[in-house]
Amino acid sequence: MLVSIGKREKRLKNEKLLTVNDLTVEFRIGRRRKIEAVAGASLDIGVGETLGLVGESGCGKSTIARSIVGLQKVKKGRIIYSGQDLLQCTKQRMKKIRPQVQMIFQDAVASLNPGRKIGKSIEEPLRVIGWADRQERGHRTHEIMKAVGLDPEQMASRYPHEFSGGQCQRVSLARALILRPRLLICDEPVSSLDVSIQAQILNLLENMKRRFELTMLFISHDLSVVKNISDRVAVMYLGKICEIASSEELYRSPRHPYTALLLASVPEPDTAPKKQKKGTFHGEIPSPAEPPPGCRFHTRCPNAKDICIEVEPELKRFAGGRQAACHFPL
Ligand SMILES: Nc1ncnc2c1ncn2[C@@H]1O[C@H](COP(=O)(O)OP(=O)(O)OP(=O)(O)O)[C@@H](O)[C@H]1O
Repeated sequence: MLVSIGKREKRLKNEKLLTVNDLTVEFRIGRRRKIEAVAGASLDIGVGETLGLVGESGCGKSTIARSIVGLQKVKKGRIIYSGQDLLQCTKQRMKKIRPQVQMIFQDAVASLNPGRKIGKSIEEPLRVIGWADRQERGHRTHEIMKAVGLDPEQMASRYPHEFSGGQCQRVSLARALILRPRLLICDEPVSSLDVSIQAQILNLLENMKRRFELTMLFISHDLSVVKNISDRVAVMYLGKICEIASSEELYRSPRHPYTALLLASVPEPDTAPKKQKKGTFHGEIPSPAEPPPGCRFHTRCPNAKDICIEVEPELKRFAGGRQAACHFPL
C-alpha cells in the first residue's frame, strides 16, 4: 500500500510553508523595451493550505509560479520555502529542495514525451533525482498510478496519444506526486478540459491533497473553479496583488473594486434566476509595458479619484487578516 506522508511532523496550520516577498520579474521585449510581468508581488501559503491565485490573462500568475519552481529568472524579491530563500540557496541545497516543490501545467498532453511509455514518464523524476533501484522505482510508479486512478497493468506500457486530456492530467499529477512533494503548484490544471472531466480532476486534486498532506498554489482565471478548492484567494491585476482574503469572505464581500468586477463578470449558470448585472469592466487592460501610474487599476475603476492616479496604494492588512491594495476599499 502506498504510505502517505503521515510520518511528517504535524505542523501548526498557521506556519508558513512559502512566502513570496516583493517579487519582481522583467521580460525584455526587443532591444529597448522591458515589461514588468510581476511588479513587487507578495503572498504566503500556510502549511496544508490551498491558496488560489486569480486574475485575467497576462496579469502574471504563471510568472509567479514559474519563479517559485526555478523556471524563471527573478529580478528582485525573496521566495522563502520552509525558512530558506530559494533565490539564495546553493546548488547543493536546491537539489534537496526541488523535489519538494512540484508543478502541473494546463497543457498536460504537451508536457509528456510522445515517444515515451506512460509508466516510464511517471518514473522519470525518480531517475533524475538518482533513485538507482529499478525495482523500487517500479513499485512506486505502480502505487502512484493507482493513487491517481490509472490502472498500472493496463496503462503503464501505453503512449500519451492513447490517452484523453483528463488521463494525461492524471499522468502529470502522478509525475509530480511520485517525488512526494510538500508544495504542489497547479497552473490552470483544468482549463483545457471538458466541464465533466474538470470536476473529476478537481476531486482528484482534493483527494491527493488530503492523502499526501499537500500545500497547494492553485492558479486559474476562472473564479468559480478557484472558489471551491481554495482556503484563501489572492487576486492579481497587471503584475500586482490587489486583494487577499479567505475564499468565503472574498466571494461574499470583496474589498477591491477589481475583485468586485471580476466576480460580477462571472457568467451565471443557465439555470440561475436572471439578476441585474452588478457592474462591468470598461476599457481594455493596459499594456504591462506601460502600466498606468498610481493604482494600476485606476483606468478601469469606477471609484477612481485623483489620489488613485498619483499614489500607488499599498497592500494593507484589515481586521481578520484580509488584505487589499486600494485607497477606497469597498
Ligand atoms: N517569456 C516571455 N517573454 C516576454 N514576455 C512574457 C514572457 N512570459 C510572459 N510574458 C508576459 O508577461 C506577462 C505575464 O504573463 P503570465 O503568463 O505570467 O500571465 P498569466 O496571468 O499567467 O496569463 P495566462 O493565464 O494567459 O497564462 C504577459 O504580459 C506576458 O505576455
